[in-house]
Amino acid sequence: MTQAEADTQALLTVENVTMRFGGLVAVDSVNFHVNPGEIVGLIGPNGAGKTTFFNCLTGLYLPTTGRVVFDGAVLPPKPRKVVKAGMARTFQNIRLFGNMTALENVMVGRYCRTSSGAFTSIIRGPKFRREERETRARAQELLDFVGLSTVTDHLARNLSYGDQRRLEIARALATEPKLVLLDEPTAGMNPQETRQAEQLIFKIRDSGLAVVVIEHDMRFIFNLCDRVLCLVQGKALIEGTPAEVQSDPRVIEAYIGTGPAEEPAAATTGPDPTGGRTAPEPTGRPAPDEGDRHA
Ligand SMILES: Nc1ncnc2c1ncn2[C@@H]1O[C@H](COP(=O)(O)OP(=O)(O)OP(=O)(O)O)[C@@H](O)[C@H]1O
Repeated sequence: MTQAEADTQALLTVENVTMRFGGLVAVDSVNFHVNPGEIVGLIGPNGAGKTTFFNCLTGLYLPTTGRVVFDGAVLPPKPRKVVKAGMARTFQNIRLFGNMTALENVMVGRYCRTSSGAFTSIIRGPKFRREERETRARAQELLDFVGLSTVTDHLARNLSYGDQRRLEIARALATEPKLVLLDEPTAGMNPQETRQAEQLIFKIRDSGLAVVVIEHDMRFIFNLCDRVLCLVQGKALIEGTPAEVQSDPRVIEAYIGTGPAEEPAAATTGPDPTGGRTAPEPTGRPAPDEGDRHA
């Protein structure tokens, strides 16, 4: 497929997006697109600009230059409008309402699609009650979909880490998105939870949605994605199929910091350019929620 063909059918098109923080260029002239029904991975070493890029897509940041076109319209830099347009996301740091049940957390996600205003809600009229019933039923369906049907009434804060991540995904799905952006969905998960997360993402794609995933776990990304974009110091280093990206010496160098001449054989033939390990923990990494701190 040519780039022009890809662009015409794209659900999301990012044109030349740059995000500066003072003198720091966190995202540097990035072009990117996502087609309907695709799973696209976004990788890069710590501090590469991945979360900042997500924040530019989802209206948390207004890019310094460039534009984001979603479903044929330029997106306004307002998270609520972006959600309404059909793009939902999860965050690197879990952001659930801990003292609400799993079901209530998902219902919250659904309210952007209901139309009862403050007055109808206070008097709890028939329209409000009908919408509330539908919201509850849909939230229950989504909990079943992500595999959380047995913890519907549990407080979010009492769920296991893996379940909290799945609950976040269910809440994102409750907004009825066409595209879901997942920021490190397997961070802190054990191998079994990671496999379940992979199956869930395939299931989301099979339900007709497009998915963009930031991850440091290279095996996970290369198994999962149709296409992968690697950012390094804010710039798009390479975009291609998992096979193309994982065998590119520049990707290996960006992660491991060794020249291709010293390191290529084992790394390029295996499934993982990091030789089986996830990206090294950063030095000078921002505080855990720093990437999202304007959220
Ligand atoms: N609000 C902000 N103000 C100033 N600098 C920021 C801000 N957000 C991010 N940065 C900087 O922008 C750069 C990119 O950060 P970002 O969090 O997007 O990288 P990342 O690829 O998501 O990293 P990680 O994999 O560690 O989450 C970093 O140098 C970071 O310190």
